[in-house]
Amino acid sequence: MTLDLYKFVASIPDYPEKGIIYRDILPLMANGEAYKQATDELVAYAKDKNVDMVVGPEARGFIVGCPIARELGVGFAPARKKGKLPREAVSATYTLEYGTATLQMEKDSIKPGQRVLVVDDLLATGGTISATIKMVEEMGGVVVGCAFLIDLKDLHGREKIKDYDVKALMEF
Ligand SMILES: O=P(O)(O)OC[C@H]1O[C@H](OP(=O)(O)OP(=O)(O)O)[C@H](O)[C@@H]1O
Ligand SMILES: Nc1ncnc2[nH]cnc12
Repeated sequence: MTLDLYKFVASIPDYPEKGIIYRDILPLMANGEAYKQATDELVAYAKDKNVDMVVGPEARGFIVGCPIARELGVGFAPARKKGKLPREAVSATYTLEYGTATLQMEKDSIKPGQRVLVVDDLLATGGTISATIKMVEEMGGVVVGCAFLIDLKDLHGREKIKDYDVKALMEF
């Protein structure tokens, strides 16, 4: 039986935080059926893209990206918050709805020419995903798709990644 993921997420309260409408996705991850279905649907999106690597930003991008990489039978390279990586790293700084942040990836975590699927739980302003894409491309990776559970449409993140193939399971 398939779950209505839209209904599931819509039933999670969104609550005002730091002046924004914060959409909490963790209850979906915490529900085995919903988590499996959501990640399976993103695997289906990626299946014919000949993906070599999945990349996801810390922290919720790991939760969504890792099961997808495993199911595709490819590796996962994390984009970590600044200061966590022991080896030489590439960096990208971006603006969030609330403040600025820097992400880093290990310098050789993507090899030139590798086909990369970039994954996150949620697309808001698009800053996080754009920074992630920038690092992948700096290493010579080819971004073949961007996959999200949720696109917060009013924040127009898609405009920042309009040159890429984008899949979001739900829009709010
Ligand atoms: O499109 P944007 O405006 O960049 O926002 C989306 C990002 O914000 C959230 O992560 P957050 O930075 O809150 O970190 P977390 O996953 O560690 O909670 C979310 O998981 C996305 O990565
Ligand atoms: N509005 C929002 N809700 C949940 N996570 C977010 N990350 C960035 N913006 C967010």
